[in-house]
Amino acid sequence: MMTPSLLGPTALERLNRARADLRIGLPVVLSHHAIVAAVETLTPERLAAMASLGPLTLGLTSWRAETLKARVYDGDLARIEVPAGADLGWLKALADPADDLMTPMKGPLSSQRGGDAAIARSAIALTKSAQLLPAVLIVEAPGDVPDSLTCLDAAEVERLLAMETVLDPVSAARVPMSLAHNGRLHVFRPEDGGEEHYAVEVGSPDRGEPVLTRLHSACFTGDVLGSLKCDCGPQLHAALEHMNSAGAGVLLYLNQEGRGIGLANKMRAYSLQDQGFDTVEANHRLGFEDDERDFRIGAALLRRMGISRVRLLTNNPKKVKMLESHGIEVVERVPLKVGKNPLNAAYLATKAAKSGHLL
Ligand SMILES: Nc1nc2c(ncn2[C@@H]2O[C@H](COP(=O)(O)OP(=O)(O)OP(=O)(O)O)[C@@H](O)[C@H]2O)c(=O)[nH]1
Ligand SMILES: [Zn+2]
Repeated sequence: MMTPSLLGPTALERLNRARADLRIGLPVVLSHHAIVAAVETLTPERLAAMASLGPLTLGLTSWRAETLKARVYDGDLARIEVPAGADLGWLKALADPADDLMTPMKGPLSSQRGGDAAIARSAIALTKSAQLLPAVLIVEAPGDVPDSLTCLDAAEVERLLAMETVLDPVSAARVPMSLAHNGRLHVFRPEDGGEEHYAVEVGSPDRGEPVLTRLHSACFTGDVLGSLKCDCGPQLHAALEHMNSAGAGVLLYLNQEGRGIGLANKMRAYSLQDQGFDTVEANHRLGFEDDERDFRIGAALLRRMGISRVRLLTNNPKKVKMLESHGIEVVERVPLKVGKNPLNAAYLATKAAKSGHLL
């Protein structure tokens, strides 16, 4: 008979459960003693249940805390004391900047100093990896924690999230495209239960020569809807055209929507951009870094496809550096300047000024 422990979830599988739990509004237990929930999906009932256990702490990233004028004592994050009786509206207003301009005064906020920020740090990392707003509610569990909740060790969460994703090929088939008839789409599935990523192979690239390559991050608005706010759609099409006329190439379609924050958060960022903030400021006001993508995935996929030398279609020097530091030689950077229009000129200028893109 198989022992029950072999049937039970590994740490990585529990991490995946934790992501799903937080997304549906369930709290999870960290390091046996802290119950944490994502503010974005919290309900009044769960807030009341957590408040009945003891004093509550709100964990926010330093970006969000700075916007709220809360003191940051923990480097990359702040732990805010939640006043007794604070309601869900109060918490959500601190987590979500949508109404910041209408209701600028949310304080005074009191930040905890000293003590251990590890729980808050790994809880915030978990909400980010679940593509939720990086804001968490924390309470110390007074005694035994409910055994129906997913339990994880805080240090283990950070270790697992920092690990390089292992991607396995799942399936592949021929896809003739209008821009490149000789196409083949490969689907890759990460072993950590994260997003699947795709590789579009045009022709049969010679692995002995540098392969014309594009690392394209998913952009539903640009790629599918033809949004004029960015240059993604034209870049996607130009890359395929380029590969078609060169006879071969590989386009990695990485499901890192919104530079890794997910479509829901990207639309939150767009709505802040409508209030006058630029693309970088909008991410920061939401509590995110300006770029949350894990660029190692691109290198891992190329290695998996037997490609070690590339001519990279990009204007982003960070992509070049990242590939080089993960075992892929970039013999040439091929600029990809298409799709500029009056509605995305400011966006492109901000990327050049603040994110190091080459114009
Ligand atoms: N958060 C956020 N993401 C955005 C915004 N505009 C576009 N994106 C995302 O940015 C990513 C586009 O980046 P890429 O074109 O792959 O790469 P890049 O860093 O611009 O570099 P290139 O290779 O030169 O194109 C996609 O994931 C888009 O969804 C925005 O205003 N906010
Ligand atoms: Zn785009």
